[in-house]
Amino acid sequence: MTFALETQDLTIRFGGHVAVNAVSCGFQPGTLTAIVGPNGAGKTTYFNLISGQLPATSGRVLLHGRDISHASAPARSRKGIGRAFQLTNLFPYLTVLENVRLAVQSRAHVGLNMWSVWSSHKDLIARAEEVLEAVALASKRDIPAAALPHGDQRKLEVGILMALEPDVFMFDEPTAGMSVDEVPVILELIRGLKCRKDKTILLVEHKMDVVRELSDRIIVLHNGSLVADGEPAEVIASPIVQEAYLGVEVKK
Ligand SMILES: Nc1ncnc2c1ncn2[C@@H]1O[C@H](COP(=O)(O)OP(=O)(O)OP(=O)(O)O)[C@@H](O)[C@H]1O
Repeated sequence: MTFALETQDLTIRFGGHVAVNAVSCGFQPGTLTAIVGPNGAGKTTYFNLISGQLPATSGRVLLHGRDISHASAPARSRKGIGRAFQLTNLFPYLTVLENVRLAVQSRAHVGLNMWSVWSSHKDLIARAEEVLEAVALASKRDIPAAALPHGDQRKLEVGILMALEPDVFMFDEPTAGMSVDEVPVILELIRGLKCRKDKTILLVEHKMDVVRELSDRIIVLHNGSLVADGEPAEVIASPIVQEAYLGVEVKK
């Protein structure tokens, strides 16, 4: 079977510490997989290995069956791996609209051709406005990104990711730092991506209610190893998740 994304024996060592330990896992389009585990389990490091922020010590990352293990992070992004970075994707002094417009433009591959830029400028703006509607930022389109409150910056980051239209969406705690009334917008967007059926979505999330609501599958990392993988209800009921998230003491 060819997965949209697959890791094979993916491993990274920091000195003597194995932060991600031979993780083999395949991800199908149209599914949202939540990656959970206690603090320090290796979730963010696993994400970094997939998106290319860190080089693996051993193992492979495959995108649509092709080995991308040696591709740089920007190259992986161009190939279709999209990751919402905690606010580092934003151009702080550009307006909200310009931030999204640049992402739409990059997706349309018209960045260097002035004629196509002019001819399609209206389309780019129209698409950027559509994205801003979706992330509930239309009314703030002319504000510089740096002047937005934190929650709005997170929404903008998701908007930029949507504008790039990657095949694989990687969300690392997408609602962190958001107020209660902002969270539904993001959850609705992620739900919308799932409904498209062609996108592969990975979500690192500590909030179990969010995980329960959105995920089709949960994998659990513990000390860098994959220790559980399955249906949400079954994995949530497992001792490792009960202990890590619900404070239930599990006899070893
Ligand atoms: N660049 C690094 N150098 C050394 N050790 C690192 C590095 N990055 C991560 N680690 C270690 O790898 C382990 C896994 O960290 P990671 O941040 O991936 O965990 P996590 O599951 O994302 O945790 P959290 O839920 O707290 O964000 C930790 O012990 C961490 O200290």
